[in-house]
Amino acid sequence: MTTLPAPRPTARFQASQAAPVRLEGITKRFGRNTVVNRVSLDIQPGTLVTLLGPSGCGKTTILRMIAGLETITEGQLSIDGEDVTQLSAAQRDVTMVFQSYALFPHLSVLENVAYGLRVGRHPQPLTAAEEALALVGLGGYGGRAPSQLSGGQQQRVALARALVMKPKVLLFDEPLSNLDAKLRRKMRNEIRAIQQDLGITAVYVTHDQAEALAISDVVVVMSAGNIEQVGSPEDLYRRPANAFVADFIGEANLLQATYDGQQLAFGSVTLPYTQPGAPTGNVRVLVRPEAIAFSHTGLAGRVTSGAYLGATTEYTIDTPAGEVLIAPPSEATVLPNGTDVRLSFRSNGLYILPA
Ligand SMILES: Nc1ncnc2c1ncn2[C@@H]1O[C@H](COP(=O)(O)OP(=O)(O)OP(=O)(O)O)[C@@H](O)[C@H]1O
Repeated sequence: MTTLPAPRPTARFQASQAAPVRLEGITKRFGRNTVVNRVSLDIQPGTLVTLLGPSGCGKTTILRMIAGLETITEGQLSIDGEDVTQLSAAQRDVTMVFQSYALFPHLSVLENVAYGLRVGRHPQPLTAAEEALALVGLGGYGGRAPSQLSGGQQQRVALARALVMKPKVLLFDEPLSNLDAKLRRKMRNEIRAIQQDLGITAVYVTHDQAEALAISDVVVVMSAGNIEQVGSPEDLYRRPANAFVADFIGEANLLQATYDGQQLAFGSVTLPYTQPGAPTGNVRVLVRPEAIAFSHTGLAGRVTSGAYLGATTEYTIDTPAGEVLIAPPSEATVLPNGTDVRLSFRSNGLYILPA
C-alpha cells in the first residue's frame, strides 16, 4: 500500500482573501425542464458549504453556474459583493476541482500546476506551483508525469492547480468519487484542513452524506432542484426540517407516537420528553438507531432481519409504532427472525418532525 506524505501547509502560501457568495432566486432550465428552482443561498466568507442531495437534484448544475460554466436562466449571483451573473468563467476568479482530475497527461506535475499561472502571465509560475505542491504534500513530485502518480496523488495535483490561482472561491465537484473508501476519508480530512488553514471559501458537491457531515460548516440538502434545508451538520442530523432530510442524513426511523408537550408515547411505552415548538397529538418522530436499545421492558417488537456487520449487528424490528432499524454492538449470536424483543428509547436522539 502506498503511504502518502501528509500535506504541510507552508507559511509562504497565502490564499487570496475569502469572499462571500450570494445566490438570489437562481433558476436553471434546460429547455422546458427546470432543474434548479429559485434557489437563494448566502455563503459566508471562509466557510465550506456542501451541496448534498440525490443524483439529479441539481447540485452540480448550481456549482457549474457559480463557476460560470453554465448560464443562469433567472436570478442573480454575486461573488465578493460583485454581480457576476453575466461574467464568463475566466472573469470570475473561481477555480474548480473535478472528479476526473482533468490533468494534462503530456505535462509534468509542476507544469500542470503552473499552467493557469502561465496563461495569466504570472511572474514566477514555477515557484508558486512548487509552493502549492508542497501545500498538498507533493513537494518533490513536480518532475513526474501525472500517470506516474496514484489516484489520490493526482487529485492532490488537481487541488494544487486550483489553489495556486488564489481564487476567491474554490469549487469541488465530487472530488473523491474515484478513490477507495479509506483514501476518501483521508483526503476529505486533508481538503478540510487546507481549506481551514487558508481560510478560503469553498463550495463542495457530494451525494455522500457522511462526507458532507465530516467536512462542512454548512450543508445544503437539495431535492429535485429545491433546497430542503440549510444548516450545520449537527442541525441536519438532530433537527431535520422534514422527513426527506431525516431520511437522507444518517439512518432514520420514522415512528408514530403521541405527544402532549411533556410525554412522548410509542404505544404503551411513554417517556418524558420536551421539544419547544413541537406539534402535539399524533406526531411523527425521528428516532436515530443509537437512541434505541434492547431492554426487558418497553415497546414490544419482533425481529424481521438481523445482519452481522462486525462491530455491530443491524436488526430490523416490526413494532406497532412502525419498523425500526437498530445497530447494537454484536453479541456472540445473531437473534433469529421471529424473536420477540422489547425496546427502550432515550430522549437524546429523538426529534418530533415539524407538522
Ligand atoms: N446540459 C444539460 N442538458 C440537459 N439537461 C441537463 C444538462 N445538465 C444537467 N441536466 C439535467 O439537470 C438535472 C440536474 O443535474 P445535475 O448534474 O445538476 O444533478 P446532480 O444533483 O449533480 O446529480 P449527480 O450527482 O448525478 O451529478 C438532471 O436531471 C440532469 O439530467
